[in-house]
Amino acid sequence: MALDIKICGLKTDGAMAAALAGGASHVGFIFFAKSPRYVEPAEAGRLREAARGKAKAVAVTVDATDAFLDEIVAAMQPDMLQLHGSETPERVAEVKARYGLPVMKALSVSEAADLERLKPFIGIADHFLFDAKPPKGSELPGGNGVAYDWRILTGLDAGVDYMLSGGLNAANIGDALRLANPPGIDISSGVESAPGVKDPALIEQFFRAVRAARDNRAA
Ligand SMILES: O=C(O)c1ccccc1N[C@@H]1O[C@H](COP(=O)(O)O)[C@@H](O)[C@H]1O
Repeated sequence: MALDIKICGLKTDGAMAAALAGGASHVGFIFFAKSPRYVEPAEAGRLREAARGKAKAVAVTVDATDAFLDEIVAAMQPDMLQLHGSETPERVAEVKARYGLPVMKALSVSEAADLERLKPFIGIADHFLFDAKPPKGSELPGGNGVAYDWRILTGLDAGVDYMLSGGLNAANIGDALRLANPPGIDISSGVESAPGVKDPALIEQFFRAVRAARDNRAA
């Protein structure tokens, strides 16, 4: 089974090149002003050109207004919108209809009961992303480098298309793949040398770890 791999929070040509060289299926841009990974829509539009025909460009937003989404969509023509705030199923449907783009709804989880929150979005969101709950005091709804018990995801119906995210890195990706067998994975701070600073060497190391874990499972 193919594994979707999203490298999120890209801000530089070097990080984009490393993500594409490693075989990323998705590259993400953060449009949340408080994030150290924030990128201006026009700059994301420039960076995403390298990904055309190679990886899907994902615009990550948090309870964004129509005006901000209009600006992002016009500036970078994303292939997908990731809604990472407290968007309701109605808001997800509205955004899908307005832009005609696939939507990935992010949900924060820590225990199996949290997966219930998925139900009202079924048939509305195209994809899901299960991220950790932000630690107390964090201003970021995602990108906190916090992991959770990935085994809870084995309780999902087989038809749910999702990415596992939250605290992934080269050292733990093998466990995440073995324990949850997700259709996709999404990483941000685990391939950074400092908050918001992507390290091409860490990106390369992450892809190597993914390949090694998959080869081990196939053997
Ligand atoms: O990365 C951010 O700063 C961010 C800000 C606002 C919403 C989402 C954000 N990131 C998302 O969180 C996941 C997990 O990050 P991490 O690997 O635990 O650092 C990331 O891939 C983004 O999709």
